[in-house]
Amino acid sequence: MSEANSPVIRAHALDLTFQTADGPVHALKDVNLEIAKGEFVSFIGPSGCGKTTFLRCVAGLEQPTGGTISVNGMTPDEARQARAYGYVFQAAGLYPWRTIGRNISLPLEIMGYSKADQKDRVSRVLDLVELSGFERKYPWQLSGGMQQRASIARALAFDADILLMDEPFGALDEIVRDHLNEQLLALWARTEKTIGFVTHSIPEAVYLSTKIVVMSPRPGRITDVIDSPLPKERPLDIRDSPEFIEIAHRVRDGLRAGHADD
Ligand SMILES: Nc1ncnc2c1ncn2[C@@H]1O[C@H](COP(=O)(O)OP(=O)(O)OP(=O)(O)O)[C@@H](O)[C@H]1O
Repeated sequence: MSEANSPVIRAHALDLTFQTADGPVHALKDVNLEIAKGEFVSFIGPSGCGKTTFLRCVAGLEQPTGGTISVNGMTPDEARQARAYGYVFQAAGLYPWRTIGRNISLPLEIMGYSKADQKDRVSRVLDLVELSGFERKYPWQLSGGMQQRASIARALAFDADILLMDEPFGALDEIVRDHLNEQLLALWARTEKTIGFVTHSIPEAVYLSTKIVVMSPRPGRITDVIDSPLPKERPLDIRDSPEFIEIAHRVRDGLRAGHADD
């Protein structure tokens, strides 16, 4: 396989058991997954099935207890040091006393980027998330959806190839979420990033993804991987198409099958 086609993220027989006061928790069991460059991969499954844990393994924030995982051909730890990814959390997590611009530049300041470089990067990523002109506003002056876009901008500031997003729109109402989903697809098309996206929403997973990973709990494992046949161009009303509904059914079936052996 050529370098260009080799997977950006490769997990093989990945296992993770947390030792807790109540005994071991088998958070991930025999997870095998390959994610190619430029894919948009959603992870869907009930609470506790290991979606966040998997993303944190990719990010080098959790140590697997078995199996292997590589990111850009490196260990997750090396990839983190090489700033291979940006991470977006469920809550925007912006500092209220800093302007939007200075929230986005904070990681760059910490890493010692020059003032000029910080300024360029902040203005480029604000443009990418359609927040140009809001640089000097404070987080509380922005709506919830705009704050979440600002946190995406912050994750993009290092220009990493991989964007890891843990239920970034979970707390937002449906209309705002639809709009952000459209904007995220446009951003993905423009930047050609590889995206790993955790969600509880079947329509969101189907609308956004080129690949949908269905997971189930106790122990956390993959029950289905669906390669989406939907075109890259996706107007919101694609959700009414037979193809879309068929994939949504398959995801739902996968989720049900995962529950059947509870
Ligand atoms: N640091 C930890 N120590 C002990 N147990 C943990 C830790 N992190 C996660 N777990 C457990 O591992 C399992 C998987 O958790 P994880 O957060 O990955 O699930 P999830 O699918 O992301 O859930 P949710 O949708 O609720 O965010 C759960 O049973 C959780 O309680």
